[in-house]
Amino acid sequence: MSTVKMSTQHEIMDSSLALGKLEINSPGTLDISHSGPKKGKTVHDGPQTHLNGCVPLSHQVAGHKYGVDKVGILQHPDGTVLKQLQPPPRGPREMQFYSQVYAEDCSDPVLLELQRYVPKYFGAWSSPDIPAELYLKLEDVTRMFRKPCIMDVKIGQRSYDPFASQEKREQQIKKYPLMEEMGFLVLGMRIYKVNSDSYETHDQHYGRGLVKETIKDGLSKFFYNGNGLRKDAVSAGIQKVEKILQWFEGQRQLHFYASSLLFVYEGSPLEGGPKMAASRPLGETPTPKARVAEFNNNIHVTGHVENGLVLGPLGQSLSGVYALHRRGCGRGRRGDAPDDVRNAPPDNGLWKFITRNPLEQPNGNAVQAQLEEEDEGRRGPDPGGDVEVRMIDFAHVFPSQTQDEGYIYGLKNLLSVLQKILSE
Ligand SMILES: O=P(O)(O)O[C@@H]1[C@@H](OP(=O)(O)O)[C@H](OP(=O)(O)O)[C@H](O)[C@H](OP(=O)(O)O)[C@H]1OP(=O)(O)O
Ligand SMILES: Nc1ncnc2c1ncn2[C@@H]1O[C@H](COP(=O)(O)OP(=O)(O)O)[C@@H](O)[C@H]1O
Ligand SMILES: [Mg+2]
Repeated sequence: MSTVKMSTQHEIMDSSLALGKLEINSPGTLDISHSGPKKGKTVHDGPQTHLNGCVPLSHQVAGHKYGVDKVGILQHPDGTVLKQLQPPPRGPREMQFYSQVYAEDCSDPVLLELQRYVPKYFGAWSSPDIPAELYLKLEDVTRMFRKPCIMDVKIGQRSYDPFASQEKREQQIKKYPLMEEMGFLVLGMRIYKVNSDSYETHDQHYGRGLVKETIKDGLSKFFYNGNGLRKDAVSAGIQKVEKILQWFEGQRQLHFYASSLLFVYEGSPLEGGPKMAASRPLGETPTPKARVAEFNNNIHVTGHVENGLVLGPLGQSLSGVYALHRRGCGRGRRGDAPDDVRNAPPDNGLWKFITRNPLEQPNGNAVQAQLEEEDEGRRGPDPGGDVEVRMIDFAHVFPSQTQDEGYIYGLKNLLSVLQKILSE
């Protein structure tokens, strides 16, 4: 466990952005030294020189980290999250997932409902300095919270997909042999402690140490704020997970592997007023120069629908997406053709590529309007209003014709543990 006195870090970073202190292309304005390179990892070369005002996501609790791994997550000055595309086939597959779920002409009720449970997607993004390095531009699920308490929980009985190599399967099973029995794994969390005005954090090793006998107490740590157990947050979280479970029980077209639920609840004891803190960066308009520069570098890819399928512009197949992506992934981990590329399923036409027209989101301004509109809509009475539970991480999502039993099993077990916490 690590306890970091960082109650103001979020605000400092946010207000720096809000005040425009982080100059575009200005070296030395970003300090990512807190991340520190992990053994065997490579520090990203000079993010401060080409991030176009973006910074490593300060409140990331799991996954690949910018400046530590070769891919990672950034925050855009407009408050959105930028997830760097992983090497093929994972990154392109995740992009296709979002593109399909948010296709403008999507009329599939299953996908339309799914939009409620995943972050909003604003298309592909790249910095003017490295146009071939692609990012997914996503809603920051934590943006409405003053002191966001965040937990990433991987769901499913298997964290490798059906096309994974034997080596990958073994690697995954070794990481958490209990995955099959538990159906979920805590990847990371951070909790705001009201008594000490600090965040407590736990990384992936904490979750891997949890067994059947300790999982209830291990999970309940997320809901202890230093003064007591936040049963209101547990209860609201249960309601949200139940909705996601209902969606899974009603759909037979997608299977999710190594995908997570991101839990967020409000850690701040303050009550009243809009939840959106003034210090959050959303709402800031970048300089006109930045706007033009970035506008020109949003990846504008259009598509059309034929026989109910969204058809893509890049050679109409995954290979086109991979080709585009490879140009930006020369530094991809473990080379450009990992085992799961060789074992990848054929491009059966179900996964095609489209992103939104960037004209709708020049430099995030329309993004901001859209998010604010949605926030207005959410301010009505909502019993789970101070809690978000969203599905994230879609690098291993595949078409299917059956229920996703492994994910459903994980959700049910997670719900039963949450219920036990509630009845403590
Ligand atoms: O590259 P790494 O070392 O971050 O490994 C990732 C793992 O992170 P970890 O070793 O736990 O820090 C990561 O493990 P966790 O989910 O964090 O337990 C995944 O196994 C990831 O594979 P994929 O992207 O889901 O196919 C792994 O990605 P690949 O290495 O397989 O690309
Ligand atoms: N839309 C989002 N809003 C807020 N935080 C996010 C969002 N997407 C990812 N994160 C943060 O980044 C972490 C890793 O994201 P994920 O998509 O799982 O990346 P990876 O593929 O590297 O595992 C999450 O645990 C969470 O802390
Ligand atoms: Mg993840």
